[in-house]
Amino acid sequence: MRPVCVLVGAPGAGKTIVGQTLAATLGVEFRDTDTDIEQLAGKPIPEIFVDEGEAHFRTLERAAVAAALATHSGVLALGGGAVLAEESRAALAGHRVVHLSVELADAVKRVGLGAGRPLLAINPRATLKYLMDQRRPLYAEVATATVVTDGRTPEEIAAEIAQLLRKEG
Ligand SMILES: Nc1ncnc2c1ncn2[C@@H]1O[C@H](COP(=O)(O)OP(=O)(O)O)[C@@H](O)[C@H]1O
Ligand SMILES: O=C(O)C1=C[C@@H](OP(=O)(O)O)[C@@H](O)[C@H](O)C1
Ligand SMILES: [Mg+2]
Repeated sequence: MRPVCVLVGAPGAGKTIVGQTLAATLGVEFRDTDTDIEQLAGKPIPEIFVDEGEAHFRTLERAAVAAALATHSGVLALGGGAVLAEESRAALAGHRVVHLSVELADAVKRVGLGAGRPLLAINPRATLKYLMDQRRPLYAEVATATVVTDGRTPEEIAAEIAQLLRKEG
């Protein structure tokens, strides 16, 4: 069993909302590793960061990515930092991975003051720029396709991915 499509990209790229729209279009289940982590931990992500720290969150995330890749057959969205783990990048090999690309201006508008995203709680614009510069090569490394999201609606983006999946068969 493997996901029909895995979405990666920066916070604010739209992985969660586009993933939900795409899954509805395709008539398949949607899964988000951030939700899996919250269910397992029994608390929201910001609380995991406060109580146990980012390193613990990343440990839960590596396990969540491995489990979802092995058991989910629908659309799968990862958290923006999942690709930081070499182990998770290796696990993505052989999967259909779509990088939702976003430039800083749109990403900043979409995440606002970073509510629910502990890494962006302070100085979201500068932090996002840093994260995006650091991660761009990692998204490119794991992606089998890139879809631009700037200035486009989630419906338009999901439709492009659906078309891509149909073409690839
Ligand atoms: N293409 C888009 N156009 C307008 N708003 C968007 C778009 N993609 C995402 N958003 C909004 O931006 C916020 C972050 O989107 P989300 O799907 O949570 O991103 P990610 O999971 O990649 O961090 C949400 O409020 C979402 O509705
Ligand atoms: O970029 C990151 O390191 C993170 C992104 C978040 O997911 P989204 O990319 O869906 O916002 C979430 O996993 C956590 O707050 C850490
Ligand atoms: Mg998300």
